[in-house]
Amino acid sequence: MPPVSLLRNKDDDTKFGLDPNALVGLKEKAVAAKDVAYCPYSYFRVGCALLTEDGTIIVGANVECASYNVGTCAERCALAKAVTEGYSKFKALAVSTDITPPASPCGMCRQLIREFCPLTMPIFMYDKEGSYVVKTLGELLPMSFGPDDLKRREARKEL
Ligand SMILES: O=c1ccn([C@H]2C[C@H](O)[C@@H](CO)O2)c(=O)[nH]1
Ligand SMILES: [Zn+2]
Repeated sequence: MPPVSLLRNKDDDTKFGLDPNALVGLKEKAVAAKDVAYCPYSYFRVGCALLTEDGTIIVGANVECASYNVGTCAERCALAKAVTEGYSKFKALAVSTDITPPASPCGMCRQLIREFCPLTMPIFMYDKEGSYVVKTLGELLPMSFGPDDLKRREARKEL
């Protein structure tokens, strides 16, 4: 496995049309959000930061539970906060963990991100040194099912 820095393309910073300062802020907030993770069972801290269309950044962290299945990931925490605070358009998501190579959002999170974000949206995954790998949502969740598919229901005509 090559070092993470080699997995990253030279033009990644600009190719998504993001303001470089916004990206720095997004990374810092994702890294800092790890401090508020509640993870007494896994000791695996995850921080997430979501960049909304108006430039606001909403953060989340993983919240675990003694009944293990009940815990939630940082990404779903951030999304639930953002959506319930009235945000519905997102430009980027950053996730930070203390491992190298970086962790990527789990399957459940990818599906919830799919609910609210475009397939072209970049997902930046930061490792313990602060290097990142970036993939679009469409790359992380190919041939996905989403809200538009329900609009194609034939049965809907009969409702
Ligand atoms: O992308 C990920 C992967 C894992 N976790 C959390 C869930 C659990 O609390 C801990 C270990 O799986 O990390 C996240 O928050 N996001
Ligand atoms: Zn997850």
